[in-house]
Amino acid sequence: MTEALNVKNVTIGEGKPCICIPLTAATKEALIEEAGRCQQEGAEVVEWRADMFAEVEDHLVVEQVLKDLTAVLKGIPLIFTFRSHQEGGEKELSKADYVSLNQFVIETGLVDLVDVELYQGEETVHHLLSAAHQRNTYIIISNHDFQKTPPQAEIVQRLKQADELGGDVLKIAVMPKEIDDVLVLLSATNEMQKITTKPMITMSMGPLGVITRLSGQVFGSALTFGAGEKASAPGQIPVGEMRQVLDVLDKSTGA
Ligand SMILES: O=C1C[C@@](O)(C(=O)O)C[C@@H](O)[C@@H]1O
Repeated sequence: MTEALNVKNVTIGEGKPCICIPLTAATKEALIEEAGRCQQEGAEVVEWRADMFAEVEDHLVVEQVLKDLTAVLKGIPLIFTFRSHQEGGEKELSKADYVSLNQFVIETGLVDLVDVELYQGEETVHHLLSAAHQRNTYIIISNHDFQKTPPQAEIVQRLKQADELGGDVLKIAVMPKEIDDVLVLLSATNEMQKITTKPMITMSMGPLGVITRLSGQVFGSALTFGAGEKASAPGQIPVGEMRQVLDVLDKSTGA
């Protein structure tokens, strides 16, 4: 049984998966416009993919953007994500800069959840978890494999590790080469949902994996990323289409 997280007026981990739109713009002006459209598109959660932002290394600019975003988002929960190059992101920071950026963002108190990569290492994860929990901010511990789908036991192991480290939300995204890989991801999610009480976010990327972005209510994924302006990963579909399928599944399965 999942213990749902209440973030502002949104519940993550109960019933229908929440729809999250990633903000992918490179400039402040374009980001604010993009965030304004998320309101109209009906995003329940918004993720700022800060590795796609040109001035991400300037903390004061980041703080100003966060202030503007929270004003435009009017209460929609915000996830801050710096996705590093080795996990499919657009930029790379040294470990020290990764920690200092995320810590700075946590300390602004302007974000609701921060994505921390499992493979940044235990010390980094513990450090950011403790900073976040002092400020009522949740941590998503994430892992990405853009090349392949690891075996089911390995996926479960990584999610368990994220759970044991104390993550509030456990996330994994993997790439399928064939349909069997999609089943591996779904099966791992289903196995893990019997073990953990934490909300999970899992997906198989690319066209083959689209089903996993729609079926979270059945297999145990609490949030799904829909394309807003631009997809932030392969396989994301437009939010309007996503919502229709999630509604049908919710009505017919009542899961
Ligand atoms: O980790 C994820 C999941 C994701 O990679 C996806 O496949 O939808 C998209 C990213 O923006 C997000 O940070």
